[in-house]
Amino acid sequence: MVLFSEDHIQETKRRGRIEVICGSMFSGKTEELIRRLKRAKFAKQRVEIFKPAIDTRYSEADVVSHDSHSIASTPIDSSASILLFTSEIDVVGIDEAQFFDSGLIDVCNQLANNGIRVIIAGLDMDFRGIPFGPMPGLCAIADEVSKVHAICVKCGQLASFSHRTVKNDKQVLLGETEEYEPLCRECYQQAIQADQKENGH
Ligand SMILES: Nc1ncnc2c1ncn2[C@@H]1O[C@H](COP(=O)(O)OP(=O)(O)O)[C@@H](O)[C@H]1O
Ligand SMILES: Cc1cn([C@H]2C[C@H](O)[C@@H](COP(=O)(O)O)O2)c(=O)[nH]c1=O
Ligand SMILES: [Zn+2]
Repeated sequence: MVLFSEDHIQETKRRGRIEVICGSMFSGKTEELIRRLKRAKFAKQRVEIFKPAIDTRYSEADVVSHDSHSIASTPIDSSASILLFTSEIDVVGIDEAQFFDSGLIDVCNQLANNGIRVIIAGLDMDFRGIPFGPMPGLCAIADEVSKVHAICVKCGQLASFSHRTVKNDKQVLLGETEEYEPLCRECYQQAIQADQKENGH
């Protein structure tokens, strides 16, 4: 089995493709994105990295992992802006893709069709367990999808769910360990039931 992007032929071939890294919060999506992008830079490929401008958690401009790995990026408001920055580029990285508009799917297809390697990281599900923004569409058009997992903070199994630990119903709520915890399916179900009980449902 090829683990992540260690398929050296695909990694260094200058051919358009779409790679999606998805999973819950704390699953290592950003670390894996940064790892692939740094390797592309070592290979002297021209790399451009984007993140949604609303994601100001750790830095206005850099893409930063929970473990403080970072790489410089361009914050943008709309997926269409990506096309303005990507002439003469070999590799495009996109973090927090769940926050982008649905136009991102077409933008990524256009980039890959023009020979660019596109690497996208994003949350596949929101705190309710519902597919998040353009992520399901991006998984559908991807050449390769890597689902990564955090460790369930309750039982130590693999976690696929991001449980929100504060009362807020909005889909978008920036946060970290104060607001979210990664849980496995079983512990997530239990947590949701406990939340409902607490709210009188
Ligand atoms: N419960 C957890 N399971 C796994 N990693 C965790 C957990 N809590 C904190 N971390 C940290 O989060 C890092 C991954 O951060 P990051 O790549 O930013 O994840 P993501 O982008 O998926 O939220 C791990 O290397 C680890 O240091
Ligand atoms: C589940 C969920 C998360 N968010 C926010 C919280 C964080 O700011 C990001 C996810 O970052 P990570 O790199 O994956 O840790 O998304 C949200 O707005 N809504 C949600 O339902
Ligand atoms: Zn668990």
